Formats: sequence, structure tokens, C-alpha cells
Amino acid sequence: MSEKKGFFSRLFGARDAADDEVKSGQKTSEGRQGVTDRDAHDVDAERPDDDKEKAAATAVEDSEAGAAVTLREGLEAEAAVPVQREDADNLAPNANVDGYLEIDDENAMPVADTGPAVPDVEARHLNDVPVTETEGDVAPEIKERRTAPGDTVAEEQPASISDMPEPVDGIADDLPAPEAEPRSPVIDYPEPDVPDTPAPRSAQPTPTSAKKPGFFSRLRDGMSKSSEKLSGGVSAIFTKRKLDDETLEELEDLLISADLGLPATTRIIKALSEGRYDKNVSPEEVRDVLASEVARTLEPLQRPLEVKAGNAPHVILMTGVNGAGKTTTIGKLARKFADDGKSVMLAAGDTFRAAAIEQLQVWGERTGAPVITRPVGSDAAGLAFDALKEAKEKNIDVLMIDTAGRLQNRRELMDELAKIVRVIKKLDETAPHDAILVLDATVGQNALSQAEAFSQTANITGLIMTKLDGTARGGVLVALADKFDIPIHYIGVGESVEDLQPFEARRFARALAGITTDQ
Ligand SMILES: Nc1nc2c(ncn2[C@@H]2O[C@H](COP(=O)(O)OP(=O)(O)OP(=O)(O)O)[C@@H](O)[C@H]2O)c(=O)[nH]1
Repeated sequence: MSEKKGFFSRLFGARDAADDEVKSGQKTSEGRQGVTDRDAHDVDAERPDDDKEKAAATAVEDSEAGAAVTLREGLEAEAAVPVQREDADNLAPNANVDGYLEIDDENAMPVADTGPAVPDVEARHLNDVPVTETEGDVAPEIKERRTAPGDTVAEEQPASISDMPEPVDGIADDLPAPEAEPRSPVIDYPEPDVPDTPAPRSAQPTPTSAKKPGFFSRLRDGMSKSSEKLSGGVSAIFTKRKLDDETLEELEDLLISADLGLPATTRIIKALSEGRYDKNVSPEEVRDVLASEVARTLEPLQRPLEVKAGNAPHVILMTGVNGAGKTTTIGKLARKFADDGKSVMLAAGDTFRAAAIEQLQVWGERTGAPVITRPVGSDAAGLAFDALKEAKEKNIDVLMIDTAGRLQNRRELMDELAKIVRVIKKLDETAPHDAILVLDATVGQNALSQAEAFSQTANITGLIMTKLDGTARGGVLVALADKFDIPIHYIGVGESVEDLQPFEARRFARALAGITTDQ
């Protein structure tokens, strides 16, 4: 009996603390901050006279100069690193130098090095090079741009960063002075956890209708790693056993290890305990309680990604750490929007990675969407500005802007993201209409620190969680929902277009709990 008392006081003590945390406004969206100060990787810029708006926009940005030339130095360092892949032995025989497979099937996804996302992040030397070490290195060589049929490619850019255009004198004077912006705090988060399972490499060509029969089974199959852990664990704990202190503790451990977080774990245990203590409960009953508590947590955040007709165009900014799935997700969304009859334009704002630009061009070809590109190393904010201008001129419905992956604790890279937001607001102060954070489910609890840091920099309006098929850590979506008020638009449960599913809380909860039916 004393054991029972000890467990419950621990449980409810934890629950009260968790409730207090949520109630006391720790949901981070309430604490979102504005954009931060500039970075200066385009300080050498020289802009053509005929592009006055862009020059004005970037000149205003440049007038905020004062920061070190951090990004450029980072780029220079990246250029200085040999392009030899460390994991060459693991690549498929037909992979190209960037690790992507050459895929003929138009529904198949470009498959990069689908090894664990976080090791990939760690291999991304741009993020790893301290800026002080890069001084004096040569500027990155600009790779020749490959123009795919159907692409709209904005004007040619100079061949190196130091050749980039200078601001046009006087233009900036016509613009409102930039407001003083708070510096974003540098959050010293730990490096992402190593994912437990690499994402699969298979590419499955599938139809594009999200509502066709089999939607739930696709979701259930995609989430099988998470559901097997939970469902199998529940069966192991509750088969022919009473619900008592011991089984509840085992369940608590299971839920925590499945990344659901303490607040949700506490609620689930409380709901299960009510009226059932000291009685036999079946694993099915436990799964039902688990699913309904998870659904209750997630339902308020289920929100479709809507393109509003009043926005011309509707601008979607895609953000996230390296390898989270931003570019691929943009491609899948482009397909979905095009299927809905929307005109789509893509901006290849990941100007750090040639493969990301090419990857987006491939998606542009497949979906008929023009792709605005710049050479590797170009100013991403200038590219975003150009793309929005062109999208307006062409009456495009949706402009999606890709961005380079960045670790959330690299201040200068996060500042570049803030700059993109500021610059596009000069053309449309309501843009971006959606700033989406793409989260890789395999990083588990690290997703929480990513959500916090990106919210502070880019005022994140929605989440897309990818790679749920590659991990048993899908429960982290529940922990995110407990901590942040950020709507969830889509989840990725595989590599095909169809595997990017509109988020439905109830179905997700049932699939997570290992319930095999949709009803
Ligand atoms: N299994 C699986 N793989 C996915 C999913 N979403 C994306 N991927 C794969 O994840 C890998 C990385 O995706 P990218 O779109 O290149 O990631 P990114 O965020 O643009 O990467 P950076 O440009 O480095 O920042 C690719 O191989 C994608 O096919 C998913 O839901 N499931």
C-alpha cells in the first residue's frame, strides 16, 4: 500500500508540475520574438541598376551592417572542404556525387543519402566550421547552373560572392528605415540525438489523392515502428495482469521511452487508472485510452495548409535543420497544389547546396512549376525577393521558398533566415503567409528545441513532421503539442507524394496506439 501511495504522489506531483508548465504559458508561441539583427554575407554586394527594388531591399538590409562576414566565411570554408563523401561506400551504385539516385519514375522521390538525418547534419561542415577559422580562405567556386526545361531562371549572377552587386545609392533612402530588431538569443542546445533507424530508401510511385481507400492503412504501415513499440509494450505489460502500481510504472516507462513526454504520459496514466485500479484490463482497453488521450491532445492543432486566394501569391517559407525533408516536402506539396489547380512557383533558397537546387528543379519539371534559382553561394534573401516579385508579376497562386538547413544553435545562420523574412515583407508585409518548420521525427526530443529556436527566429506558423516511417519516436508529436501551440499540417510516413498525409489527429492517434481499424 505504501508503494502505491509513493507512486501516485510521484505521478500526481509530476502531473501538477506538467500542468503548471502548460498553463503558465510555456507554450512557446506566446513567447515568440521578432526577427533578429542582420547577417552580412552580402556586404560586398553590387546590384544592377535595373533592379532597383531588390537593390533597395537588400541595401536596407546592408545598412544594418556591422556583423562579421560570418556566412560568407562559412561558405568559403565549405568550398575549401573536399567534396569527397565519407559515406561513399554506402551509396547505391547508381547514386550521383551528391548521393541522389537518378530516378526515371516521375512519382518516385529523389533519394539522397537516406542514412540517418542527424549524422548527415553532423557531416554538414558548413555548420561545424567556426567562423574564425575561415578567414583568408578563397570564396566558393560557383558551380555552373544547370537549367532544366520549364524552369524560369532569374537573371545570371556574378561568379563569386565578392563579385556580387553593390547596393544602389539613394534607393535605400526611399524606403522606411528598418526598425531596430531584438537580437535573438543564442540557445545552446545539444546536438540532435542520433536517430534510431535510418529512413528507408525505397521510392514508391503512387497516386496523389490523399483520401483514396487505404489512406489509414498507409498511415498505419508508415507508423508501424512507433506503434509496434507502444502496442507491443502494452501487450507485454497488461496481458493477464492487473492494473496496479507495478503495471502503471511499467506503462509510464514505456510512454516516456516512446517520446510522448511527461505531461501526456501523466494524463494517460490518470485516465487509465480511473475506475480500473486493481482490476484486470486488456491491452485493447489500454490502447483505446492511449489513443483517445493522444487524439484529445492533438485535435486542437490539426489544421490544413490553406492557400488563401486573397494572397497574391500565397507565400510559404520552408525552414528546418539539415536533412529534415524541406526540399522533398516542397516538391510533394507542389504536386498536391498543382493537382488542386493552383499555379505554383518554387524558389531554390537553399543556395548552400547544389543538389538541393537541382532537386527542386526536378520537382519543378514534374509539377510544371517554374523554379527560381541562383548560383550556389548567392544571397538567399535576394533570391526570395526576386522570386516574390516574379510570382506577383505572373499572378502565381502559391510561392514556396526553400531554405538551407541550419542547426538551431548556429546564430548567424538563424539570422539569415530572419533576413529572408524581413526582405520579402518589403514586397508584401503579410508574407510569408505560412512559415513552416519541417521536423524529422527520428530526432525525437530534439524536435522540441528545434521548434523553440525556429519559432523565435521565423515566427513559425505550422509544422510538418517527416520520416515517421523511419523511427519508433513518433510520440514526439504529442510532446510538441503539449509544449507549443503550433498547428500541424502534414506528416510524412514515406517517400512518395501520397505518403505526405494531411494531419488528422484521431487517425494519427489510432495508428500510433497500434489500433488496426480506422473507426
Ligand atoms: N522515409 C522518409 N524519407 C523522407 C521523408 N521526407 C523526406 N525524406 C527523405 O529525407 C531526405 C532528405 O530530404 P531533403 O528534402 O533533401 O531534406 P532538406 O531538409 O531539404 O535537406 P537540406 O537541404 O540538407 O537542408 C531525402 O532522402 C528525402 O527523400 C519521409 O517522410 N520519409
